[in-house]
Amino acid sequence: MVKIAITGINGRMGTMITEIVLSQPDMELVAGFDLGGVGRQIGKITVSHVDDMDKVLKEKKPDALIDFTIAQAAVQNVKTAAASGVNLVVGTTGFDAAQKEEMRSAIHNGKVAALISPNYSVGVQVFLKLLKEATRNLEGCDIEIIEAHHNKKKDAPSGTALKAADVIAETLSEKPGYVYGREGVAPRGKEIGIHAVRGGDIVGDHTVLFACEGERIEIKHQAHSRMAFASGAVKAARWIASQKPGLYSMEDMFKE
Ligand SMILES: NC(=O)C1=CN([C@@H]2O[C@H](COP(=O)(O)OP(=O)(O)OC[C@H]3O[C@@H](n4cnc5c(N)ncnc54)[C@H](OP(=O)(O)O)[C@@H]3O)[C@@H](O)[C@H]2O)C=CC1
Ligand SMILES: O=C(O)C1=N[C@H](C(=O)O)C[C@H](O)C1
Repeated sequence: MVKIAITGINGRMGTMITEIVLSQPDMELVAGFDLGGVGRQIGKITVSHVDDMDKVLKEKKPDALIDFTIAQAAVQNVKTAAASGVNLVVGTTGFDAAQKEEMRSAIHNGKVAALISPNYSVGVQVFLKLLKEATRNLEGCDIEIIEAHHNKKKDAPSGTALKAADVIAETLSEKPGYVYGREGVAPRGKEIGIHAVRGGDIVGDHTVLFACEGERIEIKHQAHSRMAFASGAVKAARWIASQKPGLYSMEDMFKE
């Protein structure tokens, strides 16, 4: 049995991940944490307040903790889990460079295995590969990234849009800067433009526009359901539970 704990268990993603975990014959939900809904019964567990995480993790000893919260909370959750020797799957987005470094060092010091990805859908992994291929063949074209999400999303631009920009930047022979939105007198340079749209119940759209002389290409991924992310995160938890200590990416998981 793979024993799973979830932080942000009452959230949009936490709720869906819980459903999937409970339906897996080889998985057991052993703990769930959030700020509210404490004491709520889910399957065999009761939701704990995140402040009790250290104590509950030591008692329940999960094989992996899945975190979908907000950046500031996720950093703290990673530190607590890693210090208790619990492996991690982090789906939260919106980290700055210092927060990423804090998580890396906690994972290293705790000698745990962790997968951190802004997007757990299979389609997005293919989308990122297509971006590499397009970038290699379209050097010199202008590149704009447009993402759209629901009106409850807290961070902008999305973690996936930033990952797409990084993949493109690493592939280009000259590393470009990023421009977030455009306004005023702003002539275009070599930069990658990144634009965020927020509205309604859009699950998650990412479009990369390669605008060239006389033609253009758009590469687009659209999620129709959060199930695409949630099922990937549960698969990642099963995978990370048997990995050696270290920080992993979705590419590592799909290599196998
Ligand atoms: N990697 C991927 O594939 C995907 C990533 N995401 C990312 O996942 C994150 C969560 O998204 P979503 O589920 O839509 O957001 P929600 O706001 O629906 O859920 C987040 C949950 O975490 C709770 N929370 C806040 N702080 C803490 C804390 N310190 N400890 C435990 N729980 C806490 C929130 O409580 P409260 O509401 O009371 O604040 C809420 O219940 C976002 O960063 C989003 O960008 C989303 C989809 C896919
Ligand atoms: O907050 C969301 O909903 C999503 N967030 C992730 C991101 O920021 O990239 C992934 C997905 O697009 C949904």
